Amino acid sequence: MQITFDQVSHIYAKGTPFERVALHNISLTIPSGSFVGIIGHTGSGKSTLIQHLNGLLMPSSGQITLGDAVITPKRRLPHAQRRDIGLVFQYPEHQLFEETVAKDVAFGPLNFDLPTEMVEARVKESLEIVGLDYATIKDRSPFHLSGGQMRRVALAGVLAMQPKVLVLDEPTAGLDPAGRVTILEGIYRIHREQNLTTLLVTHSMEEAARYADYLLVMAQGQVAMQGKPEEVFMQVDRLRELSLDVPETVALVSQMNHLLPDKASLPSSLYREEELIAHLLERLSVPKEG
Ligand SMILES: Nc1ncnc2c1ncn2[C@@H]1O[C@H](COP(=O)(O)OP(=O)(O)OP(=O)(O)O)[C@@H](O)[C@H]1O
Repeated sequence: MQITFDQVSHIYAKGTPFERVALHNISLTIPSGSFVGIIGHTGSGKSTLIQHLNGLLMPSSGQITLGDAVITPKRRLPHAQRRDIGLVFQYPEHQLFEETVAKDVAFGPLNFDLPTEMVEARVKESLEIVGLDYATIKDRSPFHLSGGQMRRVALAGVLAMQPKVLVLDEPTAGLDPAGRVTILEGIYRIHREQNLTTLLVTHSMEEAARYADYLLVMAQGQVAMQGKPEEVFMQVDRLRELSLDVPETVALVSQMNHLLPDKASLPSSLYREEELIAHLLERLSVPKEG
């Protein structure tokens, strides 16, 4: 589903002493099927931006187009279309509330009046997508699971709605490295298999480099940079001005290019670890394993 922001601003607590312009005249287009990484310093407006996508926040001015639906300061996203947008909040496990995992995952689809047999099939499928075994976990209390498992149950609850757009606000925050990989690899697989449009807010440049095909860099309520990852990561100085790091691979390529003669320099498109290794092996004429 294509998403367009047209001169969108958002002002919190307008007309009060606490007024705060969190988004300022944002215009952007996210083509259907993209995996967009949204990065930016704390307070730059990332969460505010994505909360406009499922009607949690309304624009103060401008308009947002989600497929055929248009959201304006006066027009909300119609209820029927809200289920197309799956929003996974920061620490989504805080919203688990049912007595069993199966009931929790089923809550959204039941709320949209889907027939019970269909809901059951969706619950099973969604739990399996996030790597949890339906039979062993369905009757357990979500509150007796590990942090990583709770997070996966919460994500399954969103997937059970079969959204067309998946919006994730730091889905791996607070998880250990193995938990991060499980969640993100699962998300990436569903993104490709179901041809979703995915927006991932992350503080991790490594995650952005690994999964996103397009990046939005937010700063002070505006889109400060945007483009393909290699285009954004090439601008190391600009990113540092915005107090953002670059992925380790980009830093390494940049350091090596300072040391290598011009004619041997490495292309800046090598921002993913595997691609850098493959490139170096090829230069060294070492055959790849496997
Ligand atoms: N409910 C609110 N009321 C008033 N101001 C708010 C509210 N929510 C956010 N803000 C302000 O709006 C600005 C943008 O906040 P937002 O949460 O969108 O940033 P963010 O980039 O998502 O930050 P983080 O990375 O810390 O989650 C900040 O200055 C923040 O203080």
